[in-house]
Amino acid sequence: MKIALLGYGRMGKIIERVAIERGHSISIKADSKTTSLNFSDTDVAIDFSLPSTAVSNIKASIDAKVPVISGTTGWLESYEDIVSYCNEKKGAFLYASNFSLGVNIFFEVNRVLAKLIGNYSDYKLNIEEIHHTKKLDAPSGTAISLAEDIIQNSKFTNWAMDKTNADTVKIEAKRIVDVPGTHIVNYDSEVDSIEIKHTAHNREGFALGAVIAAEWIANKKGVFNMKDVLNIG
Ligand SMILES: NC(=O)c1ccc[n+]([C@@H]2O[C@H](COP(=O)([O-])OP(=O)(O)OC[C@H]3O[C@@H](n4cnc5c(N)ncnc54)[C@H](O)[C@@H]3O)[C@@H](O)[C@H]2O)c1
Ligand SMILES: O=C(O)C1=N[C@H](C(=O)O)CCC1
Repeated sequence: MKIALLGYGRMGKIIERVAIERGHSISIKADSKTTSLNFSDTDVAIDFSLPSTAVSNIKASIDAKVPVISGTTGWLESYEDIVSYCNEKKGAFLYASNFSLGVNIFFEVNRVLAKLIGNYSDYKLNIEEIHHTKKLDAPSGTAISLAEDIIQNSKFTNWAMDKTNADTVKIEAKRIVDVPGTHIVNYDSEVDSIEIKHTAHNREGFALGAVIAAEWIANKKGVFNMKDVLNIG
């Protein structure tokens, strides 16, 4: 497959290596200096850019009839707009806040735990995410996915970075040099605590998941997520 890398930073460079190892080639390496995108020799696009550039990259790919996956976080206020755009244009689009297999299994465990404990008022709930200091958005996209899954499976009705009431999932974001990504979901009561934690040791898992998702979407039409790709849950 010929892959357009829309974003050639920390993630784009690792995705390039993983994609080549899996027999693909790179048709575009777009970064902040890129002024236009020519998709004529591209089978699939992978967007890992900036919160401010993801929407235009995704729309440009859909306009060019190139299936596109995006791992960029921090642009989700436009997600429904992109879903409509993709459906209207009969394109193919997949967003994942986290492409790693481990985190997608962690999402499943989080949903089960929310169903089991999320309606007991004895337990206070806290999500903590830790990332490197260069990260532009907070909270992380993964923490938002965890919170939204808890909201769908428990008494919690919303999430916020400052806890406002008992129905709010509180998310704490910490920034520490070089941390690739750690997420902790903690339920705490007077008598005990239950905690689940995912720690990324490096960015390889995100990159491999993104390339697998790009291979999967290449000949499809529609709007998808990682549950479709991994067939879990
Ligand atoms: N979903 C996941 O699994 C996952 C994993 C890691 C990172 N991320 C997210 O991916 C994004 C990128 O992360 P990163 O660590 O590679 O960041 P980075 O800052 O290292 O890279 C971003 C790149 O985008 C480029 N860019 C700027 N304007 C652009 C444009 N108009 N078109 C294309 N590229 C442009 C920049 O030049 C830079 O090279 C972030 O939003 C991050 O949160 C997601
Ligand atoms: O390095 C980042 O930035 C990461 N972003 C994603 C998020 O916001 O959840 C995934 C983990 C790494």
